[in-house]
Amino acid sequence: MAIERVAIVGLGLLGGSVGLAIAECLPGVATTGYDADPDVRRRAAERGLAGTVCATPAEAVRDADLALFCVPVGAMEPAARACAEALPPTAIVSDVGSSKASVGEALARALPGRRVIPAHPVAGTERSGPDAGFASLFRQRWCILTPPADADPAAVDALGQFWEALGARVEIMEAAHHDLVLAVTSHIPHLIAYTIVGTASDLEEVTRSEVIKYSAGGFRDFTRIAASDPTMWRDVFLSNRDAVLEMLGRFTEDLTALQRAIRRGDGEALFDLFARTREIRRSIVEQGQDDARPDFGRADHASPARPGSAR
Ligand SMILES: NC(=O)c1ccc[n+]([C@@H]2O[C@H](COP(=O)([O-])OP(=O)(O)OC[C@H]3O[C@@H](n4cnc5c(N)ncnc54)[C@H](O)[C@@H]3O)[C@@H](O)[C@H]2O)c1
Ligand SMILES: O=C(O)C(=O)C[C@]1(C(=O)O)C=C[C@@H](O)C=C1
Repeated sequence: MAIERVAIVGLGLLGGSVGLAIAECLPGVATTGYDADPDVRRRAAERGLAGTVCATPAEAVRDADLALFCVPVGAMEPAARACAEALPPTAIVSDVGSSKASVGEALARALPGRRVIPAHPVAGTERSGPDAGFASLFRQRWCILTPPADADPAAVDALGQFWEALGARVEIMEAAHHDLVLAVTSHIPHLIAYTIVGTASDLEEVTRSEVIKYSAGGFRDFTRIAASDPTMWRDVFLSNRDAVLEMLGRFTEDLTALQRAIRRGDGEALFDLFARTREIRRSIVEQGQDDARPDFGRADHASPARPGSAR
């Protein structure tokens, strides 16, 4: 089945990047877009994030082969409900949400009997809003599809091919497994960044200016992650609660073991762990999984030359 008309609901970082990537990689595919925020719709039209930016969700999805929900995970259900009547019954329904089990359930509740195939492009930045999107966001990044067991294989293939055309590498996984894996690789790292930056800013005697002045290294990297959108991340932690709590329990045990090693002066335990983690970083780089975005990991992220800007 061919995907020729894509409706993008939510025109922030992810929705805008999908629209720009389609224009660049699939010029024959028509895009419509809708966002609940009128200012976002105006800016999306100015930037050409979708071929047609619509005033209502119904207008956006009316002729869609693929309706792609690019809203915070807590807004998936209301956003999908608003499209229910107008959406053609044969359209593929998908999303880009960072957690998958609860989003799959939300979309199925809002659009019963539809071809729901949840997906997660594991690609993003700390920025958000209609100015943040860029066409190359998905290039060489994974996109994980979590089709339900009874999904139509032709629809799964079509969605996989769509993401490959935007430059992504596609993997299929069960939603619960996705949520556990992403809890470790994405959600808990964000929680740690929010915590360390919050802790530093709470230390009154280490003044804020000193925190900023000496944050050239590790702390600076944490502040980038901790600048990520509060609405998006609140929703991720609430929607992936069980997996995050399970992994957080493991993490806390490991942190306690490290605390004990430091207290006991057990240099060997510290060295062994740090040597092991260095190898993990090396294998990520060797497998070409390091960040492929042009100015990530090299130039200053705050550089105005970077695509998109903070909202
Ligand atoms: N930011 C990342 O790094 C990243 C990466 C991968 C996946 N995601 C996922 O992508 C989704 C979107 O994130 P983003 O970073 O693009 O956020 P964003 O804040 O840049 O964009 C979200 C947009 O959705 C709109 N919106 C909210 N509720 C809506 C509704 N009911 N109907 C229509 N529009 C609505 C908002 O006005 C906003 O413009 C989230 O589910 C997030 O988990 C984010
Ligand atoms: O690179 C970043 O800034 C990101 O946070 C991107 C990141 C991640 O944790 O890898 C964030 C959330 C997603 O759902 C996918 C990607």
